[in-house]
Amino acid sequence: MAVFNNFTKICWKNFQSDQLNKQLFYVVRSLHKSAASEALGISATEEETMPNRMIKPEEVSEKTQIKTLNDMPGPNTLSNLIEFFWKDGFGRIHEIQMEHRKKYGKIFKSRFGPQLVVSVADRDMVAQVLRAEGVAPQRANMDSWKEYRDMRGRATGLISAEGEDWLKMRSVLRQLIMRPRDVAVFSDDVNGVVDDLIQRVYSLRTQQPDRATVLNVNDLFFKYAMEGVAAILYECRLGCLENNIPQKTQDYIAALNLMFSSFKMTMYAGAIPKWLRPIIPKPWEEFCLSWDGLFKFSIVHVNKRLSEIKAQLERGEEVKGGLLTHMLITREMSVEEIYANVTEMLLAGVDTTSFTLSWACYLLARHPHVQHQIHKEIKKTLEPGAVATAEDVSNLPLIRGLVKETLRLFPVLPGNGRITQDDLVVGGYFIPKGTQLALCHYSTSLEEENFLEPLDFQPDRWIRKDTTDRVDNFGSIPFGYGIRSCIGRRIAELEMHLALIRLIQKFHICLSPLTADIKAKTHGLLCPGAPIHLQFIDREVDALSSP
Ligand code: HEM
Repeated sequence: MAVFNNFTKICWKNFQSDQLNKQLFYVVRSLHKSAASEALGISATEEETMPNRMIKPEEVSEKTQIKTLNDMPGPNTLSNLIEFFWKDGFGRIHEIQMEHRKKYGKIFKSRFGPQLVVSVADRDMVAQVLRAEGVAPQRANMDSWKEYRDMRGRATGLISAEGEDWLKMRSVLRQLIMRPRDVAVFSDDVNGVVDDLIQRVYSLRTQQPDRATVLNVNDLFFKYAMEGVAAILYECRLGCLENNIPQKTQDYIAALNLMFSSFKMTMYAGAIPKWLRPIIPKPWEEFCLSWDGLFKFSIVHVNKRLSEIKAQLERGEEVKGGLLTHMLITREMSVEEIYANVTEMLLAGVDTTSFTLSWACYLLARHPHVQHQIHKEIKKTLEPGAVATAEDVSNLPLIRGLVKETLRLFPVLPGNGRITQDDLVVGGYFIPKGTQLALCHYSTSLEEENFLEPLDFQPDRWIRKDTTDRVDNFGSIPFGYGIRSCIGRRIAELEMHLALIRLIQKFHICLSPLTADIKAKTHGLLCPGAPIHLQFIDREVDALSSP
């Protein structure tokens, strides 16, 4: 199990001490800029050269024509209702984004009943909005999440918290998992899960007549991602990749599936007014049921580790451990906050990673020449049969390019939200404080002006030719940007890089005749619209049999 160097020996007194970290509200403001650069993996110099400083309304001269929201184009409520409820727009949010961008331009408004959303579908405007964020940006209205937590007496985690609560937790977690070198300590844990993934591929292949096909690879990657992220968050293995999955894990998977399969329900759970719940009870009931299942699972695992630590300390033993141990011992967050954070991180970390892995393998299968290039790079860099670690990934730019390019073509979060905390002028429009913004990442990722031949799969477009070369950043920011960006980015990347390296080392990944052209659909996240079936053919065997 990975060990954090600075807390290998901790006394019981320290363990019982109260929250240490109450002054971070101020500190984080100064960390804000570097956190933003860090999240994008860019240097300070690059960040400074990025375009578009935020313009405040008072800075705009009287001569400048500032338009109001009334002047902004966009579909009306009726056409939105038809699009979403009649034509199942919830499954095509990414396509609607592109259509609206074409029809209404780079910034447009949509009305959903009383709610107004301003969509920003331009790289520079997205940069402008995100670079001007304050210390605690707000992503979206999380009232339904908060209501559930209040009802059950639970805390909020990073996704659902706002303001000072969020800032305090973010500051704690940021120091533990935001930098690549922080998560490098998890290499061995993740590699243990990759071993099981490979064994599972062997086992699944034998169940098919061609002895090569794995049906619905997303099911496999879902289990891999869950096992991987839980190994880091709970410091234990769940057995997701075993033939017989333990009952508790199965229950958790069911709760997670309920959360996503009832995505529309959960949208409605937030949208349906409380007074309508007695008449339409199902969305809210399912919403609560899935959260109950998710929390229950986390509480069991956190409590198990807590008891182990207590027992070790009472026996006077040294306590060693990873992320959870650190959180439980330092108590920078309360135990309730720890429950909430591991629950929300697991929720955020499974489908995102598994869809990206499924798309990456699908794209590799469709582009054998790219797969060949990446395999060549791996062979050149690693000894035959070597197991790659986090350190090796820095010498494998094409593997990093593969993940970036996959997320450009299929950003799991095709759009992201912000509620403006100041009055802004964006694209010539005055946008009052408190407006809901939708940042259209899917559309900017596929814009010709941001990426040449945008529909082509070219992992090498992400390789810098020299130190002065800069690959565009804000056109594709699949993990978000800035202080509220994805906290699990480095964990996700580690899991994806190590799995993909090993899969490419071991197998030729090929399309199965059962797989047609797979289109994306939106189901909360951007996911494959149909199951992806792939063949995993041994490279060694293949090499022996080839002339
Ligand atoms: C391919 C994998 C992933 C992608 C593409 C992804 C993407 C994102 C995006 C776009 C956001 C919103 C950022 C913003 O609003 O600016 C986000 C937030 C978040 N992600 Fe991820 N994510 C991934 C994996 C993970 C993993 C593995 C974890 C946990 C281990 C995780 C935990 C979170 C959390 C807790 C937040 C909320 C952060 C906050 O509000 O402070 N994500 N993610």
